[in-house]
Amino acid sequence: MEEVPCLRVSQCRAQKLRENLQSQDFLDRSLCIMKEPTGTVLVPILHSCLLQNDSNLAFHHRRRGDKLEDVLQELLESHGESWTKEVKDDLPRSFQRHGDLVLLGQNCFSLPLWKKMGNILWPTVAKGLGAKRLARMSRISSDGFRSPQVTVLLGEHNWVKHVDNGITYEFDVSKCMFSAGNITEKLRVSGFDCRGETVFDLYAGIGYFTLPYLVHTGAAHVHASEWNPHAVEALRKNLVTNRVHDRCTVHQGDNRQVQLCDIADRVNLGLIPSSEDGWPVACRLLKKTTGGLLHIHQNVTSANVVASHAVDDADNSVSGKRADREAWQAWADAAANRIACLLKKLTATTWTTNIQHIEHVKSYAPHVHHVVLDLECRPA
Ligand SMILES: C[S@@+](CC[C@H](N)C(=O)[O-])C[C@H]1O[C@@H](n2cnc3c(N)ncnc32)[C@H](O)[C@@H]1O
Repeated sequence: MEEVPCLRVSQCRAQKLRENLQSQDFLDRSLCIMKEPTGTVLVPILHSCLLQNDSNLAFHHRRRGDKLEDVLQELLESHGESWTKEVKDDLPRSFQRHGDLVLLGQNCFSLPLWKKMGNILWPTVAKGLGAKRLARMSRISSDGFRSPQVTVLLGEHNWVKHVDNGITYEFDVSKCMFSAGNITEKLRVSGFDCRGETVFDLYAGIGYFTLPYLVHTGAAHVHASEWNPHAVEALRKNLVTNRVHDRCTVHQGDNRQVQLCDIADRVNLGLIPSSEDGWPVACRLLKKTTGGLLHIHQNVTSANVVASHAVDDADNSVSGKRADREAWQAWADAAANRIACLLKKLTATTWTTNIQHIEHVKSYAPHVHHVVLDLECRPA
């Protein structure tokens, strides 16, 4: 078995490192990130970046060489075409690897000359990428299911498998989204102590958080609501594969129509840009006498705050980070007040809401951050 270089980092730094490696094409996407028993995380990197990153290396299993350019150059030249800078610029700069399926982005293979290669093009690309199946992503649709728009280029089906932190996830990449970027939040959830608790995952998808709650946290029961039938199909399959189906109730449909109330110790609201539509139902689900925890996902933008700080602060980067944190705090304060009001209205009792923690998951753009608010809610 060939060894693979990995960077070993603390769990809280894994997401940032992954983003940096990905932006520089250093991340080995053929392997998943692994959590070690000590709590540190191994991020697999390509051999090509060994010289730049020679500290903190650890090794686990194998990868293939990248020979896309070689095979495509040979193909073009055999068809009388030249290998130019324009052609090289039209190759995929980034792609997602899901086992033997590679999902290309939309900005590649757009030159007319690729069409001249006929049926041999996609098998050649697959060979160059060490894949058996190919698909091309256009964008995540705004249909509420957040389903990706994917065209199959090579292969019979689009079901793929990921194994992360001891959990197997299978899904159809053309019909469901897989939030690989939320890896640190998934690891954080896995570390929660939910022994004996009833958890409600309002936006379950294929089980991205539902499964860690069931497999790692000791939750007694998890309710999972999801309205995309393709995601529900994958979720049910994943519950069985991971042998936790007997502790999960799947509610297929719009979570705002869920009729249950007064049952949950914890509610997960994993929808971005905002899960605000789910706040009333989350409040209804919390146990009335003991309350519980809400994990509220939100994309928070701090552009206005940054502008005002940049004027009086010499170090824009420091003020930018401070402004971001202030924006997260301001949003969390407003959310805590709104939830307290919703709970009071629902139960005719006063509630205290306590901001336990604000977790930064990832950045979408400068000053647009995906954060998670851990909000403790207790009746007075
Ligand atoms: C961003 S995905 C998140 C899935 C999972 N939490 C994750 O991070 O991978 C959001 C999921 O919520 C589902 N969803 C959105 N609004 C919903 C609603 N009102 N009721 C049930 N499911 C909903 C979508 O179909 C999608 O699968």
